[in-house]
Amino acid sequence: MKLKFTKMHGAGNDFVVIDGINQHIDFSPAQWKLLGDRRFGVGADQILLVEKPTQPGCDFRYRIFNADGGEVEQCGNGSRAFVKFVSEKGLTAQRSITVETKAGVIAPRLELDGSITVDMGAPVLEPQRVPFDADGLHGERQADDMLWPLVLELGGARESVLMSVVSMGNPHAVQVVDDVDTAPVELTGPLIEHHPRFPNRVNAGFMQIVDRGHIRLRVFERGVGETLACGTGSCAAVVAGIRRGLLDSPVRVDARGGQLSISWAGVGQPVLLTGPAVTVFEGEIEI
Ligand SMILES: N[C@H](CCC[C@H](N)C(=O)O)C(=O)O
Repeated sequence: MKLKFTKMHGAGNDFVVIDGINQHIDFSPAQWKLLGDRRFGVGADQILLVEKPTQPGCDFRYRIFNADGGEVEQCGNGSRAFVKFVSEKGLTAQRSITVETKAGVIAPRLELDGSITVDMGAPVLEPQRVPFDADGLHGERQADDMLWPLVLELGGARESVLMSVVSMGNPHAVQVVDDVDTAPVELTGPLIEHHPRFPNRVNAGFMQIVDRGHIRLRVFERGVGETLACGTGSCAAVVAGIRRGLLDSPVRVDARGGQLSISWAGVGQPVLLTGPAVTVFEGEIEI
């Protein structure tokens, strides 16, 4: 089929966005992976599919596929591209919409200054629901009620790294580092992503605390590798920092591809993600 798509990004986290309302889309994981391939396809971190809702009270359904072709629960930067896309394509006249995802309902809003704020829902903090094997495979016991030692096998040596585990609908493991620029993201990111204590794999966040209202963050994303920004990863990092008494809401998040802002009023409250969304080009691909 000849597929129409729009290429977009949110702080450098890039997407292929597809109207699945006016086009019939029923792709295999291999086809989703081809769309995300930067040489054989269009190329993107994630592919975002716009569909009619199945839940009453929602305006749209939002499906997300990582570059490896796997469908996932949530994508924060993608939710900003989503609301910009449906507005620009005339699929809605509303500036604030409710969107059904695998992880629940989120509410992106187009602000008058062009920025976009998304109610991402409340974080999930119980380790078993992240999901994370809190009992550990090597008998590790938790360091305190918010930090978990994760044993990484590095070239025959074993290194224990203290992690916060948080779900924003998708799983995140966040560690504090002194300097994100020198953090071993490429070396330990894959080891964390595929660690056996995360049965669904995990997104690995590396957070440098600049001050109580400002962090720098790099994320090695599940199913993709390091991205220039990660919306849910930014939410998870700020939630972890606030819970540990290291940060105060709102928090500025400097990602490699741009700046996001995260607000969170505490346990049981939604996380608000604010940032940009950019339309880069329109295209068609035979797939
Ligand atoms: N790689 C993530 C999905 C995309 C998350 C990220 N791009 C965001 O902006 O939240 C996962 O497998 O859970």
